[in-house]
Amino acid sequence: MYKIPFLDLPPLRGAAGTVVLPGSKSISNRVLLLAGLSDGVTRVHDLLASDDTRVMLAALQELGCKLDRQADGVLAVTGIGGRPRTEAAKLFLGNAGTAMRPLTAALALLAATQGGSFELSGVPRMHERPIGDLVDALRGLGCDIACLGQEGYPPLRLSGPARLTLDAPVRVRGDVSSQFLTALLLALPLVATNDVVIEVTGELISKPYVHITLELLAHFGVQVRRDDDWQRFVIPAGSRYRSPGEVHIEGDASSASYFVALGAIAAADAPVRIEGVGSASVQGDVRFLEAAQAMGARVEIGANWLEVRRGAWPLRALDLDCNHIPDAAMTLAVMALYADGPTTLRNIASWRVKETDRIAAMAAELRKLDAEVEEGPDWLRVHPLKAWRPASIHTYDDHRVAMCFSLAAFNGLQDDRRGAAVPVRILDPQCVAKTFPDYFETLFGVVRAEIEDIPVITIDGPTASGKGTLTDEVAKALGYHVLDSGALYRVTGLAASRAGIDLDDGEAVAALVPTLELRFQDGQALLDGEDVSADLRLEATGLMASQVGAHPAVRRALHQLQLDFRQLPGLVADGRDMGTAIFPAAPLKVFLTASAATRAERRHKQLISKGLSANIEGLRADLEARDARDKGRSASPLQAAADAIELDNSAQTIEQSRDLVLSWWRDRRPF
Ligand SMILES: Nc1ncnc2c1ncn2[C@@H]1O[C@H](COP(=O)(O)OP(=O)(O)OP(=O)(O)O)[C@@H](O)[C@H]1O
Ligand SMILES: Nc1ccn([C@@H]2O[C@H](COP(=O)(O)O)[C@@H](O)[C@H]2O)c(=O)n1
Repeated sequence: MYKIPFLDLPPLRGAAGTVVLPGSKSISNRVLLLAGLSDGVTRVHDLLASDDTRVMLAALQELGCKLDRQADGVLAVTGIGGRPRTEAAKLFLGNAGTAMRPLTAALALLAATQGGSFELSGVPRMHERPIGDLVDALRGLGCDIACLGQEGYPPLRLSGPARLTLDAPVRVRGDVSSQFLTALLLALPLVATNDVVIEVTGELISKPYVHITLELLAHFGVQVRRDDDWQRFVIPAGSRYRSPGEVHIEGDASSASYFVALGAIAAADAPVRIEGVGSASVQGDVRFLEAAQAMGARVEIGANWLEVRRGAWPLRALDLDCNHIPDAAMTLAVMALYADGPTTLRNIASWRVKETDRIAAMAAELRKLDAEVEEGPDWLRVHPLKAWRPASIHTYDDHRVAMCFSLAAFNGLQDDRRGAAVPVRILDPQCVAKTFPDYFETLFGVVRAEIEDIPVITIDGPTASGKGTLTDEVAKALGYHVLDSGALYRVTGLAASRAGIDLDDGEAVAALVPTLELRFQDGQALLDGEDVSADLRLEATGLMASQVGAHPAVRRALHQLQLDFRQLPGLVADGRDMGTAIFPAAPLKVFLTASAATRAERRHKQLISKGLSANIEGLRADLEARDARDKGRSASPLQAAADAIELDNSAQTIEQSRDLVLSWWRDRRPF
């Protein structure tokens, strides 16, 4: 996950490959609650690991459920059989509507029948999301619920005992959020001593989500009867949750929508394959496929997979009632930018009470790209874009805003009608943790950019000037990859010396390079499977590197290997010739220096801190000798590129140099 303030997406040009979806959020949290309320152990396969499931798991644990992460990755949940092990708990539920609503219903009923006091709270936005209709329905049954802030909103205190009246129908509004009905359906089996009837007032929205609830209840042994127009539901007397033992969570259909869109927009040659949802899926958001197909996507569908490629291009504009796909429909708003006319999304009033006011948020952010957008209380109209502006997209702590705006980076695909390709900046990218923590990594696995669109920052300079340290810091701040080119020369020197090759024989050393079995993994350098990280850092290895690095043949042999590090979303490259020979067109080149005395001192401290003995004068002599050789060689000598910015960090902290480089980078970005 990118835990950084912003992530810049370079212009993207194509997509192909396979994506394995994370588990569905809606199914994961329903299954966890049902498993937690059942007797016995439920083994949950492919559970979504995200913020929303984490808060649900923490709440269940607090109530007495046992959670056991097993070796095969399966989570074994030992339920409480409808009897919380505690009479009082304060549960923090973040911004997870799928935890707040059903736990409110379940704990209100359990407090009423068994006594207790439970407080449920969340992040500030959760306290702005209405829950009054559910509270009213539960109070109508006799539950004791106090709204601790504003009436009708969390935080809530649920207290008991209280006398429940279950013989009259429970009435709940269905036209604001279907989660209120879902909450009652999931909770009322706990107290169904007689048939319990739920009557929905207002037309029920998001029926597919209620369908998921009914399917899962059936899986846990509760057969709810419903009438044909989804207005009346009966929970039979004596209903009891029975753990099915094993439950498999299907992939998240809403998350699939971004990759379906990706296929429709950018898979011009090979398809994007999406594993985890398909024709057997119970989630309503699989119907996003119909909308994508109407816009031009070519889709092949299997029971548990999809393959999507571009059909019509530009996409076809759409006028659609999105009531059945409220979450996935946000993706259509960004696809609309690539369409042949204005796209209108209707019946999306529920967007206003989600993680943020999604109608307002989508309109505001689309306009930043320069799109013409119209909005109403429950609709949004998006006109296609001709010339895109680079934009910094605010994400409102809303995972879906972040994910669907990543699709705006495909502006580079367009034909002549539209302007030049521009990058897109996603602010607070880690908000995707709510449902898809690895979203951007997954995206980068299946998209393609022109190599020159992938940004590179080069940091060259003499030995021990702090290049590696600065490179790591800058890369961490931007979410970029790191190329430690010195490590490649060090490995080459080490391997050659181990193989008994004369380090002055450039051709022989160069011939060794293609045979090297080298991997960089979790901070380790593995040569033929052996961790050689410690050997690489020895000063003696640095000298061998300097010796082999003087041969043009060795430099040529290592050239492509270094270019291959240029991957999405960007690269910071550290070395001697990054800015002069390897990435001569890099938009930011830094030449980092520090006085020889400072560098020797730093290296001395570095070695001592690793428990290695060192002599400061000796170190200084070594590094000056190495610098002299690096500067004096004919092939790619150590020197500042003509357009590099020189930075002497002798008197600077690491943070100061990092911030300076980041400020130079900011000046070069179009946002
Ligand atoms: N202002 C600073 N900037 C960077 N590094 C610093 C700074 N102050 C102290 N250091 C320390 O200097 C030491 C040497 O830094 P580093 O290993 O990054 O240098 P390098 O240029 O990559 O060296 P080499 O050329 O041998 O690979 C590190 O221990 C680092 O923490
Ligand atoms: N781009 C580069 C990087 C390194 N070298 C040579 O390798 C030696 C070790 O580099 P470190 O950065 O790990 O200290 C260095 O002294 C150079 O001789 C190079 O030539 N080009």
